Formats: sequence, C-alpha cells, structure tokens
Amino acid sequence: MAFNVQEIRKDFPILQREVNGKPLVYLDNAATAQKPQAVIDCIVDYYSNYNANIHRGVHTLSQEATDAYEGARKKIQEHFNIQHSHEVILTAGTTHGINMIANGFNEFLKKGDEIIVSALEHHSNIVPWQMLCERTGAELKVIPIDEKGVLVLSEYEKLLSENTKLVFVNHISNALGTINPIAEIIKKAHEKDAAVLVDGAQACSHIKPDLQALDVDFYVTSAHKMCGPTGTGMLYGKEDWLNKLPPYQGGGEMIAEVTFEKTTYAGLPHKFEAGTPNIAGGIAFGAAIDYLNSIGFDEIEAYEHELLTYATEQLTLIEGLKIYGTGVDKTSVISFNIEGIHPYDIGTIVDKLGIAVRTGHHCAQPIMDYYKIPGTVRASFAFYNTKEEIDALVKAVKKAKSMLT
Ligand SMILES: Cc1ncc(COP(=O)(O)O)c(CN[C@@H]2CONC2=O)c1O
Repeated sequence: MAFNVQEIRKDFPILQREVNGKPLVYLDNAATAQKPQAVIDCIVDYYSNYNANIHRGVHTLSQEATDAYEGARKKIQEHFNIQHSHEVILTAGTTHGINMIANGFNEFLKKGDEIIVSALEHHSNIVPWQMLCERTGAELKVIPIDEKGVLVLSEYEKLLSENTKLVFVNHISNALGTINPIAEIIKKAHEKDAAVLVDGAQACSHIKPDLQALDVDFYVTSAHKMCGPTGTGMLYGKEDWLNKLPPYQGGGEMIAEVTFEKTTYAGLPHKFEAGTPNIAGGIAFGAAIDYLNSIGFDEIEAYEHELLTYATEQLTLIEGLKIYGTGVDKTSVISFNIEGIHPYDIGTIVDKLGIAVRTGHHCAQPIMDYYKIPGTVRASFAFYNTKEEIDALVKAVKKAKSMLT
C-alpha cells in the first residue's frame, strides 16, 4: 500500500479529538506515540476473551495467553533480528531494562574501572550508571557534544582505555533528535573489550535496528514509543552476557527450584522475568510491531524526514528562533527557543490552540546545561503527522511570540 497519511490517521482514534475547541495537533511523539486501533483492540481482546496468568497453567485460557505472550516475544526477536528468542527480556520499559543491567554489573566492576556515557543521554541512562559507580567505585566518563548537538567521537576515542568496561549511549537523542553513529561506537568499544548498552527508546519508532548486525551487547526500548502500550518494553542481551549476570528480582517465574537451603534460578529469559508480567502489554507490543511493519520503516523514515525538513524550514523563518540539534543525522525532533521567551510560556500558549508539544529539560539536563538554557520547546513528529499540522504549529508559535514580546 502506498504511504497515505490521511488513511493512516484513520487508524488512530485520538487524532479525531479536539483540545480547547481546536483539532488536536499532537507533536509530543518523543514522549509517547499514539496508539492505533489494532493495538487498542488487542488489549481489549485479551481481557475480553483469554485473560489468564501465563506459563505453568494447565487450563486452556492459560495456554492461549501463554502462546500469545511468547508469540509476541518471537515477533520482537524477528523484528530486531535477534538470534535467540531467549535473548529477548520483556521489561516494564527502557528505564527498567537499563536498571536491570546496571544492577547486574555490581559484581563485575571495581575501583579503577571506567564507564563511558554520552552527554546526550536521558536521565534514565545516566543515573543508574552513577548509582553503579557509587556502589562499585568505578569512574564515570562523558563523551562531550559540539554546538550542533553531535557527539565528539575524537574525544570518545581518547576516553577509551583498557580500564573501560562499559559504554552507554542512546541511539537517538530524545532532546535534540541527533542520531548517533552507534555501529562505530560499538566497534571501538569492542576493540577495548568493553560491553555496550544502547538506549533505543527514541529510535525504534523511526528506524528498524538490526541488532545482530550492530553486534551490540545490550539494547533497550519501550513499547509506548512504538505505538504500543505503556509499562512494557524490551531488553536485548547477548546470551553470553545474560547468562553471566545475576537475576534482577527474586520471585515466582524466575526460579528452577526453591528450598530453604538453596534456590536455583530459571534459565533465559525467565531468570529476568520475576512475577506476573504485563501480559496484555507484552501481547500488544507484538501488535504494535505488526502495525509499524505493515506501514514499513522505509516509508516511515522517508515521510518523517520530509516532515523534519519542512518543519525546520518553516520554523527558522521565525525571527529570533534558534534550533538546538542541527547535525546532519537527525530524526524528526525539533528543539527550539525564541529569544527572550521562556519555553514554558510558548508551550502553554500553543496548547490553548490545540497543539501538544513538550517544554522543559526533557530528562536531559546536561544538554540544557551545555547550551546554558533552562529548557526548550520540543516538537516531535511521527508518521501520522502532516504538513498542515506543522503549519498550525508555526502559526501558533508566531502568535505566542507576538503575545509574549
Ligand atoms: C532516550 C530515552 N531514554 C530513556 C527513556 C525512558 O523511557 P521510559 O520512560 O519508557 O522508561 C526515554 C523516555 N522519553 C521521555 C519520556 O517523556 N519525554 C521523553 O523524551 C528516552 O527518550
């Protein structure tokens, strides 16, 4: 099917909404993507027709629920070109997955070891590693960015040493839209025998990463960024690493045998899946992947690039407007400010006109510190947005500017 945004928009009930008496213009997709009817129906179907707890059940409903949940795991495996389905850990989301790995490395790090993160990271990919360094005595090093919001790879190479044990970098910056050269970052880390975790939260709705080709050690993402439900996501880990790391949480599901003398743990993936999971969420994660693939990531990437180019052109026509994150490799996120106006004031006014953008530091305060700004207005576009919606944004920003200056 040729890419037809008007046809696609019909799949998203929420896009018919009005906000403050105006048509909703939803441009906060970097925070969470909207949900197509197919994903909504999947959740309703589970709770209506085969709700049951999974694994170990002898009754039909439990078997149906288990088949659907493990079927979703297979879909995730195939989508990301992962070698084994047991290398797919279903999580509560990106933050959960990152903490799972940070916890696991308690036993692997010692004083003198070094962890490298980038200056582009979301707090979810900074704080867990700071906590790990506090626990182990390891030292955190930071890859700097330049004025364009692009990582300075020459500095990264200087930071790498035989003391480097772990490297953490996001695939795409949620604050600026910068796409990082993760294949190169991974290759250089592996030359020093360092493991790499990539935070893919902002990437997986825009591109389809091939995790075997990337040779990444860990990759995390959230379903809600991929038109799936909140509270579910994926941690990929090479099986050698996942077998080395201790379980994250103790409980049901993650055990092989429990005695008061000793407990043995389940194998992968269940070692990392204690307790009753978000069953509906996991199944609907699979439905979201099916939906995105039915449109096609080549089409999504091409169309979103069109939106980014158009929005950049139109916004930069506004006098006094500055865009942060001007690298060549960017996805459809535009962070901007208008001289002399606080981003929060712009966000508040455009909301009155039905336009949803995000303002603030976007859980990336180090980036705001680098630019010496309190925050930005962030407009983030998805494949179901339109050029007409960009025109509405530009008109609203101009109105806000005229009201505030
Ligand atoms: C790059 C990145 N990493 C981690 C996270 C955390 O994901 P979860 O909240 O699903 O665990 C986010 C969330 N993005 C935030 C959420 O709201 N606005 C944003 O930009 C993110 O963009």
